[in-house]
Amino acid sequence: MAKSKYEYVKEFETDDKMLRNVYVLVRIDGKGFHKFSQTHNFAKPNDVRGISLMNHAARCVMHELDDIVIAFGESDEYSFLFRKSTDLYQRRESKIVSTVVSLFTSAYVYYWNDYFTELKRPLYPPVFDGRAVLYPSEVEVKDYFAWRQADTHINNLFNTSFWALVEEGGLTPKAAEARLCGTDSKDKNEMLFTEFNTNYSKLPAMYRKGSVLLREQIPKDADKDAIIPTLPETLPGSKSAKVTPAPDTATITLKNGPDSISEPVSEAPSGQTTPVTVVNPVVSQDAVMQERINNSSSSEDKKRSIDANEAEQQDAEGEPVAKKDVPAFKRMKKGVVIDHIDIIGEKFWTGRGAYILAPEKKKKLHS
Ligand SMILES: Nc1nc2c(ncn2[C@@H]2O[C@H](COP(=O)(O)OP(=O)(O)OP(=O)(O)O)[C@@H](O)[C@H]2O)c(=O)[nH]1
Ligand SMILES: [Mg+2]
Repeated sequence: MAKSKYEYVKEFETDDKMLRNVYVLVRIDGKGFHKFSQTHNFAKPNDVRGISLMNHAARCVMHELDDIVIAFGESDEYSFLFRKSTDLYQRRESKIVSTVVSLFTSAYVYYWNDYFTELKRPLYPPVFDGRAVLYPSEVEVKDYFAWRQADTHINNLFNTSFWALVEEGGLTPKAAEARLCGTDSKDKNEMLFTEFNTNYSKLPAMYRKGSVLLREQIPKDADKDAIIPTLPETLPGSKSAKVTPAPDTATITLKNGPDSISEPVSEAPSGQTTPVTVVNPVVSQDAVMQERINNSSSSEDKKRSIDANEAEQQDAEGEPVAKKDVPAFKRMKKGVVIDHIDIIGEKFWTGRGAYILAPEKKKKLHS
């Protein structure tokens, strides 16, 4: 077929295929979310609706792109790691990054009202940017996620302390900043405990550790849409949800709180194992979140009551309420599961995260 005389312009396109046999990491970040969160009255320092919406958008990305093996989110950012041998879009950087950013952003807007129920849609379109980074080995991949989770911890401890000083302590933002200047983690923990009766380690793990999305075994008979909601009417916990957790599931999870799905072993009292949740964790967590939103008058009240509840329950109980057997392996298939666990250190990478960096079968390159 004859070429049109205009077709030569295609030659101007550049090849942006990324190097083979290295890990592709895509990180997205909200543009101007300092302002966006203020405009939309996000609770300070953490808005459970905002975080849950971010998590939901990230799940949609993982649902669409099978080659993502783990995602980690905090504040207005999310990181997605692709398997080393991914051949998605022939590893073309702009195709991969733009697809992730576009899907994440559209999902954020699409599901907005399921979380911010009082506002039909955002007051203006949120923007996310994205970048791809290549990491040559497992060492850098582990350090990357350690870096992001350490950042979560540092920021959250600072923000929790800062807003306690401002909102409860009556300090001006400037005075609060001056008060925290030169303090380390221990000082901030101490201040929160003695002056604001807050045990930082008992605050929800979702705030302290961020959110981790993993591909894990889930019960085979679980409804696919219940695990990865794709339609608003199947969104777990949404006001229009068709999927509701079984009564015993709801009770188990409500007793434990949204972050109890699997607290890290390192934080459990000695000799105590991590609670194993056999029910669909995404369903349970969203249902809990939604119920709490519905039951609270304002987002600040809601946050405080969640925190208080969780601290109370952990104090009173001291050990996980729900312990169930893991269902037989043959009845399982893989799905995306959300958790708020430690990903700094070998324990994660040799345990639940072992599949992420496991060697893959070498594939012949196309000639
Ligand atoms: N109140 C509140 N603010 C949040 C929450 N999550 C994110 N933010 C805001 O979002 C900001 C994210 O940090 P950055 O990405 O550095 O700030 P940014 O304004 O988005 O700046 P750019 O990314 O450079 O465009 C935080 O500093 C907070 O102001 C939340 O749950 N509650
Ligand atoms: Mg940002």
